[in-house]
Amino acid sequence: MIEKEGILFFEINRPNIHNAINFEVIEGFRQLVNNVRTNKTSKLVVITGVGEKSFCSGGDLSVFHKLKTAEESYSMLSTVAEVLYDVATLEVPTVALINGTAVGGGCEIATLCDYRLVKKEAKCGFIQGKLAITTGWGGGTYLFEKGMRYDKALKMLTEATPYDSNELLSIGWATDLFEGDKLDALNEFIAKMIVPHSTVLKAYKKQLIRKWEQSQLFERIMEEVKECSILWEADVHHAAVNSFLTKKK
Ligand SMILES: CC[C@H](C(=O)O)C(=O)SCCNC(=O)CCNC(=O)[C@H](O)C(C)(C)COP(=O)(O)OP(=O)(O)OC[C@H]1O[C@@H](n2cnc3c(N)ncnc32)[C@H](O)[C@@H]1OP(=O)(O)O
Repeated sequence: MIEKEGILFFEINRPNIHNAINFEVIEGFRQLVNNVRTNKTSKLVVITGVGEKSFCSGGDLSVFHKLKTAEESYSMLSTVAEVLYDVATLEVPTVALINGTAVGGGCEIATLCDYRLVKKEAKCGFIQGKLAITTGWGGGTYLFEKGMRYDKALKMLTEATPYDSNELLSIGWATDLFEGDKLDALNEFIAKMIVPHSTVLKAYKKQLIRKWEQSQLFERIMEEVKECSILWEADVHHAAVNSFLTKKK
């Protein structure tokens, strides 16, 4: 995590497995939240993936497949969902700088951010359905908060397949698309946004957070987590994960 001129960068750094999320990465998100809350110097938070291939491929199945029961999965899902809620409700705007594939929980993390800058070649989707579960870190609940047409949001969740960048822009999920260097794209995107004082950015973010608090967003996310944990326990989910992990072996 590095901060430069008020912009705090958080990189998901597991490129050999498409930046899949394990508890170490979640601890990194926890540190990000603590950093923003205590240092008060950040104007913007940017989340991106290391490498050219993936932003994030969601939960690390080689770790999380060991969770078998609803109770075991609920413990992980709720822990991650709570940390990610703290990221979503940071007092400054958040940008998902999508450098590549964002699927599963990776698409959930991109969705909870305030902005999504998507690389032309990137594909993003809630592929959890292919594993016979729903989103489990709040991603479905955040999606319905993003002002997309309801039918487009539901279609994205239930098709459970990665969309290309043009489709992501046309349905209103992507804020903007970029080609070439992601940092150039970020600088261009925020050039007009970073006002001299971050007080204005924080005041606008507060309006959004107030709406989420009044509409009990966190409670609704925890309902999503509970329902995902119930589906997690089913044999069909474990079979789908095993077939992914044993493919090509
Ligand atoms: C935990 C719950 C959470 C939630 O929503 O609540 C979730 O995120 S559930 C969804 C979990 N994520 C996935 O199911 C995505 C799995 N990965 C893929 O679909 C593909 O790997 C993809 C599209 C990201 C890239 O495909 P590509 O063909 O380019 O690469 P490979 O599939 O050959 O992957 C290379 C290498 O990485 C391993 N890998 C990739 N993603 C994960 C992952 N999420 N967890 C663990 N390992 C992953 C893959 O197994 C390959 O390993 P290798 O030993 O080289 O065969």
